[in-house]
Amino acid sequence: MWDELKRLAAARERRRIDGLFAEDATRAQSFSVEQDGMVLDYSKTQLDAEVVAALLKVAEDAKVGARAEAMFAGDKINETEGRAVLHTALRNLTGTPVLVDGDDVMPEVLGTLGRMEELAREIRASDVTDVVNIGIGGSDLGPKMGTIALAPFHDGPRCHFVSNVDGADIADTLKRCNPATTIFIIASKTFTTIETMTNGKTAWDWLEANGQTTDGKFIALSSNREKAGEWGIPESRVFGFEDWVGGRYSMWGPIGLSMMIAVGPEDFRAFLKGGESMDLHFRNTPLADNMPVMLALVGMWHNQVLGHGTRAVLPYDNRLARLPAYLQQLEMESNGKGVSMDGKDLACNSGPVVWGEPGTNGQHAFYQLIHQGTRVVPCEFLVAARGHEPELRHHHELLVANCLAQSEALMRGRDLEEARGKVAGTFEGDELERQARHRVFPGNRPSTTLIYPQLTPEMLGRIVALYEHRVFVEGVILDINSYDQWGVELGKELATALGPMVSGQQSAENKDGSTQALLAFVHGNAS
Ligand SMILES: O=P(O)(O)OC[C@H]1O[C@](O)(CO)[C@@H](O)[C@@H]1O
Repeated sequence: MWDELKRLAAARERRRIDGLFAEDATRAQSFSVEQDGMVLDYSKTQLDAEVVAALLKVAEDAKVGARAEAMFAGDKINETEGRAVLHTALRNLTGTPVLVDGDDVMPEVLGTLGRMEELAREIRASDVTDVVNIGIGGSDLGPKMGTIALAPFHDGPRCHFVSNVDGADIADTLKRCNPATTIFIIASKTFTTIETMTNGKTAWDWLEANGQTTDGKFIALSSNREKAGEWGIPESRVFGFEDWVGGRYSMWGPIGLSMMIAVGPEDFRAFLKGGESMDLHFRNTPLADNMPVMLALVGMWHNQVLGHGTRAVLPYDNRLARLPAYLQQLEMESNGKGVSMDGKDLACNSGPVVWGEPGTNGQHAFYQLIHQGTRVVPCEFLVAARGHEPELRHHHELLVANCLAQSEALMRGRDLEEARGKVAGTFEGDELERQARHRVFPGNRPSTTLIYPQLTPEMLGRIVALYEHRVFVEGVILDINSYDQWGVELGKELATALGPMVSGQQSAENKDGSTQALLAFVHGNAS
């Protein structure tokens, strides 16, 4: 299926994207999709009608629509783990029945949401000053990213997020908390993750060491109610979810509790509503006008067809600072797979390396490479039409100007003639030529821009769900399982085995020479 697309790509190799605008000034209208006031503009890419048609055919042949319906219907599309994939049920606010093995899961989902809201209200009305969410991966990145994103709506207690097993993380956090007015949320789907269990125990010991009771100070968010109970958290403080919610898709349910406590149940519901509206768009919109589908197809054109192996996510929205990190797990843990559903080697690239930083900070760090480096990095800009600080409107105008300038600069570049003009008064002869060469920008570098009115809870829900469905579409086309993560297991197993060798209780004689040398260094410098 990629052959035809590669043929189309080869035929366009020398074509300039800015030339496409010269041919058709209304290109931005034809090569963009809208969802309820949010627009994805993909006109600053090499896509044209023929390429779009070929990409849509790939999506049709992969039966993206039917596969999406299978997901929403609770089919066990996570085949390697025999599980349904139903994070969408967590934001199904209408309560339309969703069946798993013949049982409607919605009463339980909405019941848990109601319990979370009750507890969040209670905590927000209490003297609790600090809430510490202890979790890692999907049990950290989502609520942390969302809480930062919704800072203008944050009117509850302070929220902290501890994830790393490095003692520095919890030590630095606890220094900022008052033991008498701090509560802890232990967020772990499995309730076995070593980092989270270790940090949880340290928090427990910290309360005791500071003369506090641990009663009522811990809340568990987990699929493993039994383990949470064994750990010492009473049932009334455990918020469960089922195995059909993947860790990296879980911020919509109990794992989002810290964010709900921060912004309040009403704004959390608005976030869910935003996700639900993107679900409806995804299910009911033809492929060509479907935002997650087009976002996925543009990405696949750049990665699987053109071979650009990375993608920069560049939010010109400082409160989305953690979005790239969140997307790294969502996209790379989901679609970083080497075999297809039937266990055969993938015949093309898996999902790309996703990275990024908020603009304008990134401009003063790595944009040099994006503009003049030898690798093409497709860029994904995000920007809001307005900020939350009307009195600082001039800041926002500068922010928007920078965002638009970057995508324009990437597209047009600067040719040698123009570069010569820049240095003409300062240099001459060979030196002028040499200096000018350094100021040439190849341009013709693709980018997309997601533009929306303002970053509200509802908008955040739409953006997160957009990316989730994009991952789904890409996974379907690649025919991989986007919902397992076997690739994280080997390292965990080896770390467990290495533990006693690091502490010196076990010999490392069976380890490779490098590992032995590194262990010897640790032993020689441990105290
Ligand atoms: O929520 P848990 O079970 O502690 O897992 C944390 C994270 O660990 C992973 O399993 C990867 O190791 C992620 O998929 C998950 O989000």
